[in-house]
Amino acid sequence: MREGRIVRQTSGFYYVDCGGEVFSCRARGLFRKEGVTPLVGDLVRMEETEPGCGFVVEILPRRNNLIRPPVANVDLLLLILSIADPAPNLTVVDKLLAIAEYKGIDVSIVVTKSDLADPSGLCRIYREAGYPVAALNSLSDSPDAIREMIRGKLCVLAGNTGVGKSTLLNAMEPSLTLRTGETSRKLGRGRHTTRVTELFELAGGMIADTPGFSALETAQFERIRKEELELCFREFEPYRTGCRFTGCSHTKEKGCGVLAAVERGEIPLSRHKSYCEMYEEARQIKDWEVVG
Ligand SMILES: Nc1nc2c(ncn2[C@@H]2O[C@H](COP(=O)(O)OP(=O)(O)OP(=O)(O)O)[C@@H](O)[C@H]2O)c(=O)[nH]1
Ligand SMILES: [Zn+2]
Repeated sequence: MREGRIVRQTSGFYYVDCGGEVFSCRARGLFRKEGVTPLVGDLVRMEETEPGCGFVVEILPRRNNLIRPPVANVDLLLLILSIADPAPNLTVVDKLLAIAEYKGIDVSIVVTKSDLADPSGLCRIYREAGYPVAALNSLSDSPDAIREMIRGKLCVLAGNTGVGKSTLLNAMEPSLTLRTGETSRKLGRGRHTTRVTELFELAGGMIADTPGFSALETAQFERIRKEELELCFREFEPYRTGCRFTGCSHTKEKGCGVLAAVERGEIPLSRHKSYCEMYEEARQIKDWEVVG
């Protein structure tokens, strides 16, 4: 029996890295019966049945997992958005941030295309909320600040098409884009083909490359109960205990501490708007739809 991490998953096969030696494995039927699927990022026990091949027999406890992209034990969600071309969709950004809070995953934000428009207003919103933010022109600036964000962590990259993910990866490690490009071409990016999820080593950390997942899709597939939503907006913390009514939803109540902070400009309007939108969506959710 050996322990390792699943670094790649493709149609029924799991590639388990045990200290640099990679085994191609199938999963024990047991998992199917229990309704669990091994995920890329999982730490597992495996049994070698013939040289280089075997079975995943046990999934070690997960710290967290995302549904789309399907990755477990995520240390960092690296959220990439561009200040222009395409313009950032703050509702999607705030949804992803809330989901990450809910699951206990750290987030760092990278704002690309800083040569096309001034990113300082956008950066301020998220820095003041408590997130690390880096802005750059990926075509000419050094990506060292991004390397620092990734170091030692298992990262999932989230960002919509055209924000400059490949450009950024290419700036950090040219050979990586080459490989991801090959994967995407083979599978037909964006089409409904079987998706390969794979971990790549980068900057002393690991990046999950998940072609075809948009930030919006990631946001849509996760659910948060409305009672827990206020905990997922970091900057509400000092205000949400100052509400007149217990069980205040912070959307329209009189004497709401959060609303008062929004009025005073201490909580950005865009963040509160995203909160209200998510709260309204959460009111429609049935308990059985909430996962994890
Ligand atoms: N001006 C400017 N252009 C950039 C920057 N970063 C990327 N681009 C350009 O934006 C376009 C899209 O970049 P990509 O790296 O392909 O974007 P992507 O996020 O990988 O897009 P998908 O592959 O569709 O997911 C390309 O034409 C890049 O040259 C930047 O910082 N400044
Ligand atoms: Zn309130």
